Amino acid sequence: MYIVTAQEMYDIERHAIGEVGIPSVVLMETAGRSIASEIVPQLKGPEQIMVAIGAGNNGGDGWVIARVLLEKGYQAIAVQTVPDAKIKGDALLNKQIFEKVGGHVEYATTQGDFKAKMRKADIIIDAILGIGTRGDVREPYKGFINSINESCATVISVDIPSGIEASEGATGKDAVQADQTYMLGAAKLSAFLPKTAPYFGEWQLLDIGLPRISFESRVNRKLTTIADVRKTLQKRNPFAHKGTYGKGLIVGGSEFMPGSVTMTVMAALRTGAGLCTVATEKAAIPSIAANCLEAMYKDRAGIPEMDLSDFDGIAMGPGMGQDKTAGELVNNLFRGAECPLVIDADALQHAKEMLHAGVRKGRATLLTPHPGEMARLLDIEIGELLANPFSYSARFAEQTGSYVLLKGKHTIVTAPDGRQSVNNTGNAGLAKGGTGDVLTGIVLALAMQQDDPFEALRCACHIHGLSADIQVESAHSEHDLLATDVVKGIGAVYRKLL
Ligand SMILES: NC(=O)C1=CN([C@@H]2O[C@H](COP(=O)(O)OP(=O)(O)OC[C@H]3O[C@@H](n4cnc5c(N)ncnc54)[C@H](OP(=O)(O)O)[C@@H]3O)[C@@H](O)[C@H]2O)[C@@H](O)CC1
Ligand SMILES: [K+]
Repeated sequence: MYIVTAQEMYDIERHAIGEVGIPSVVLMETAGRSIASEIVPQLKGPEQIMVAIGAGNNGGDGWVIARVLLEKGYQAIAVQTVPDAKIKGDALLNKQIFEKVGGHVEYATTQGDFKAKMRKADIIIDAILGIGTRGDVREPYKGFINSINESCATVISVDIPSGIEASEGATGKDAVQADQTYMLGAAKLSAFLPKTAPYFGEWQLLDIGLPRISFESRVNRKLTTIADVRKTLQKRNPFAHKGTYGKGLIVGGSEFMPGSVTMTVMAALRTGAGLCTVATEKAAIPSIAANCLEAMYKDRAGIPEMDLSDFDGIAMGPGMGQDKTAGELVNNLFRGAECPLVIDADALQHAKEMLHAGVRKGRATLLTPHPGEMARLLDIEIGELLANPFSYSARFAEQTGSYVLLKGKHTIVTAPDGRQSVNNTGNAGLAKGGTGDVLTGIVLALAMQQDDPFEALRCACHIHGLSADIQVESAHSEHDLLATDVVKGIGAVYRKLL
């Protein structure tokens, strides 16, 4: 599933129409028909359906929906919210077809009119504004949108809730609060931004016949699916030995924070790593070892003398602390490790200057910040980051040559070459201490088993979220889920994947 900005969607559409030769009116017909086919099974028959129609092609889809519903015998009323002169092209053609098959057009150009038309509606189909929306919503649309939000009717938005821009930076001010949104052709980026995602309600992507070739080279952002994860999973070789799937080093934990690194190492082992060594403060080793019998342990003071080429992957950060010694260790590993290096938690801040200086360019460097950590790496406010997480991640990944996993409800993974993917597994149960440490372990294990760090990161967050989802569906709830449950759930994820 592709995720697009408005500009990317227009480029894709232009290619499909101009280069491939699909008539634009066919796309509009498919769009309207596919939405109507989704709505019909939800109808019982007597509902009053109001299709609120704006000037652009979003309104054009609305005319098709109104016609299809009318033809099927439902009580669909088309309410045009703009003067006749504003309706042009394919939208005008579909308005004319609607009228020719017996459809009656009602007009509402003031909020008062609109409210009056809306009064009897059980369902409002919102085809007022689509991806052509720019900036703050103007009157009279603002008033229409507020009226829709005050009504008790079920609201179904066409392509995007009216008032929301498809791209980053959208405020969500004066936007339709949809119960359901049917996105057309590709998912819109604002459906994955914290401020605007809630307006989409339940959403679904509908195929409108845009060919694959029109997407290629025009968009490099996708949602990770379980099929993507399956495709990248390696079959375990029956002749494998414990060195085959990676010897990992995990640097972190401390006397008063032994739990974090314990969860990291357990998660790495559960995700298939062959051998793991934990390097931590000497005083922390007994408590960590008591909870993870399968790992080996080293005093972190010995890291400068270690031969790092013994390892296929190194993760550092969880529970490491922000003291000077931790900083020196990060410096040492950051410069010395040739293998993939996963940097999390406290280690991120220690690595900040070296990242900006591009010290590891050309060597796989995987970062797993939460928004607060990412904002500190970028020296910006969290709010600014959360309004534009895709572009900040892309710029940072490109400038530093690192792979970035920005945690969130919709975790975003970015490669230095600009590829991005969004994850939507996981639930509110993950908002608890320790779950990030678990993710670091999964990332380390996959970074040692897959050649492409981008694939490793996007599979890791999918597996992490899926584990939480399976746990919440079976043994736990979003309230009681613990990070250690997420580690335990990895087994169920693999049984589902394999
Ligand atoms: N992609 C595809 O392949 C396909 C796409 N399709 C559909 O086309 C839709 C995109 O159509 P589109 O380009 O005509 O834009 P759309 O949003 O309907 O209208 C723009 C209108 O909004 C207005 N306006 C703008 N900002 C405003 C503001 N702040 N406040 C108030 N008004 C504002 C602007 O007014 P103006 O500034 O011109 O006065 C203009 O009249 C897309 O979402 C999908 O549904 C399908 O048909 C099938 C194929
Ligand atoms: K809309």
